[in-house]
Amino acid sequence: MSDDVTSFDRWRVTAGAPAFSEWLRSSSEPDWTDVVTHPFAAAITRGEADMRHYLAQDFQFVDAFTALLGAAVASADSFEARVPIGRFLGLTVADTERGYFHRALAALGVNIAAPTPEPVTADFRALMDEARSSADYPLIIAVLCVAEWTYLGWASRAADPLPENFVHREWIELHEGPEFRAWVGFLRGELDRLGPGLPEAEQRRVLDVFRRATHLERRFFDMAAGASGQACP
Ligand SMILES: Cc1ncc(C[n+]2csc(CCO)c2C)c(N)n1
Repeated sequence: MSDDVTSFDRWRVTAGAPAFSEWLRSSSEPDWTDVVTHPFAAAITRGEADMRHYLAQDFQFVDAFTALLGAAVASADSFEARVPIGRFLGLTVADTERGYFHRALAALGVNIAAPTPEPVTADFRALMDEARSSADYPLIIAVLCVAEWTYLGWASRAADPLPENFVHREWIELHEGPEFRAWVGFLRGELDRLGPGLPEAEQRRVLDVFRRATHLERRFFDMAAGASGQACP
């Protein structure tokens, strides 16, 4: 992590209601705002985005993401923490989301077999694999939290009525609504529960992973929008 970022201990005395997850998020600007306001995400909310390349690449993202959820179940520090993660893995990702991918890719005429990963897809998978093999619960939760919280961010901006095409509409609905909000609240709560007690070097590792994941989210939407996916200022 670069030195231009304030440490959590210095930041918290300036904040009204200091929350570790808010320190992570605000230290990940401007990428964070670029993700939740990304033109490709906005085009999804209007029902105008070409979803073929994006969803084919995202299906590969979701595979590594599911493995990371399994690592979170294995590395959590209590039974009570394992339960919501295991439930989300089983009920949402392995069921609702998998069903959506199969129907959407079929409707779009996209082969479900894995296409060549774009550089950003490979980089994102590498970050998730790095977090998974660390078996370090706060690091794992940091990557999961970025993936879920940024998606809640852009999907909450969708205005009624949602697009008619199910490919856009259901993709928005998957990342919005009370259950998804509660899931993001749980992930943030885990970072808020564990982050403040970590040694500063560990806090910086968590922030480093959080910022890298946020940057990858931005590159992922850039790739989907037709940019190189390699741009990394
Ligand atoms: C690049 C990328 N980043 C985040 C997500 C969000 N996401 C991944 S799995 C999952 C759980 C079920 O909805 C959610 C929200 C995504 N799909 N693609």
